[in-house]
Amino acid sequence: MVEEFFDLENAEKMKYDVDEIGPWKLNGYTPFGRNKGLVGDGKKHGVEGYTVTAEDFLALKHRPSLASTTCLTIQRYPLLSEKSANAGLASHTDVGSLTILFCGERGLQALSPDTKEWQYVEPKKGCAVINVGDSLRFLSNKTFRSALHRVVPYPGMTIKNRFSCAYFIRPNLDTELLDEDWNRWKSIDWHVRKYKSYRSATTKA
Ligand SMILES: O=C(O)CCC(=O)C(=O)O
Ligand SMILES: [Fe+2]
Repeated sequence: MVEEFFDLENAEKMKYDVDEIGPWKLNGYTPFGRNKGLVGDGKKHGVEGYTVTAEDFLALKHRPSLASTTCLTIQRYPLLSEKSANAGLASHTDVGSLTILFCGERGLQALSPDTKEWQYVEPKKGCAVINVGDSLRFLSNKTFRSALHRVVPYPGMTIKNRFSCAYFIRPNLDTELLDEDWNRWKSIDWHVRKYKSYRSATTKA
């Protein structure tokens, strides 16, 4: 979709001119050379862009001033080893919209949508893993998919005290979500239902 837009004729793109359609230059198309002042030597910028405001569809469902289940969690895996039973975290998709996941140790795997095989996501120094969750899958009508992921031992390695830190960005509580079977959910009800199923093995109904 992005390439299709930028491949359009100039005249077509200029219908969305950022200086014409939105206030404060926060909405629309910025053509090559529009911000000449930044270069200063008469050269044109070799870049064009399209901007959407923080008031767009998704932002309106994630207002920091409204209640949500957005939270930060730190988790400890005392021992990840091929020899230990129950090590790690079972496969799941995250409930919310985006998860920003920090972890310096190995063990995270994602199911590849292409090969349908589990692949290790190697940690990179100074980098976070960004996971798409169910809510963004629903809100984007599956343009974004939520990856199945899990934590398992790494072959030939014993990892003691694997810490991870996850910031779960989730929609406001009353955001309406439409699942793939066309059921309507309030975001909070989807959250409660999912956690009930996570906990069902350990809690009384
Ligand atoms: O510990 C990790 O690397 C993953 C944690 C996770 O997927 C989760 O808490 O939802
Ligand atoms: Fe997760």
